[in-house]
Amino acid sequence: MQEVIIATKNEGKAKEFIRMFKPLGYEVKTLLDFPEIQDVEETGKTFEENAKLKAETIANVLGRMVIADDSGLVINSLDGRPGVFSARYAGIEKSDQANMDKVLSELEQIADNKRQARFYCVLAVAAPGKETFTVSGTCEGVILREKRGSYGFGYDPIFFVVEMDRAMAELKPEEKAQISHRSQALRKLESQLPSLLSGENE
Ligand SMILES: O=c1[nH]c(=O)c2ncn([C@@H]3O[C@H](COP(=O)(O)OP(=O)(O)OP(=O)(O)O)[C@@H](O)[C@H]3O)c2[nH]1
Ligand SMILES: [Mg+2]
Repeated sequence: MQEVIIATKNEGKAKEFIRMFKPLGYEVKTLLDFPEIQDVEETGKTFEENAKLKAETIANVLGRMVIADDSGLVINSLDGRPGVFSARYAGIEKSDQANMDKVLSELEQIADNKRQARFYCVLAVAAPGKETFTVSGTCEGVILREKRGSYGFGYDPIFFVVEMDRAMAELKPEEKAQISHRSQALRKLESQLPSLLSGENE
């Protein structure tokens, strides 16, 4: 099987990419398979900037094409927060539980009809000597008042997916893979994968 490198250290994302790429005929490797590679500092102001930064840095380290994912939760009544700070919203230790608790408490006084939010995902494709490009995907939802479900990662238990009428963490992995921001973005890349990977080893 041809190999695709996803420049992420996030286990939840890694599992989703492995699942999404398998039916396309690709085997996914992530930075969890390259523990010696250091974290890339996410200094960008936008998802696009951070996705490019991660993809370009790792493409140069490995000398081959990589895809990076920068994603997060955007909440209308919080002026777009947590946004690019989603992973570390409640602190650098990146605790999903602490992040969700912070959002729930910030939205405590916010009425049910003002709790709209969306997940946003940018995938950046970078290769040494080539122009980096990005695709993006979104998933619309509403922030719940308590956690529901146990699938997924991050903010999934407090994100109600309008389209599915369930919390994201109540969706089985194969259901999330149908509708997620990450799968919407990947769909825009799918047809280009063979030509992007031609010339790559293995
Ligand atoms: O409930 C969720 N379902 C999702 O599907 C999802 N996708 C992203 N997120 C949140 O946004 C952060 C990304 O930040 P991020 O792109 O910087 O990734 P990260 O730092 O976790 O790993 P890396 O890919 O940078 O190595 C994550 O940690 C999560 O908090 C999600 N939450
Ligand atoms: Mg990150």
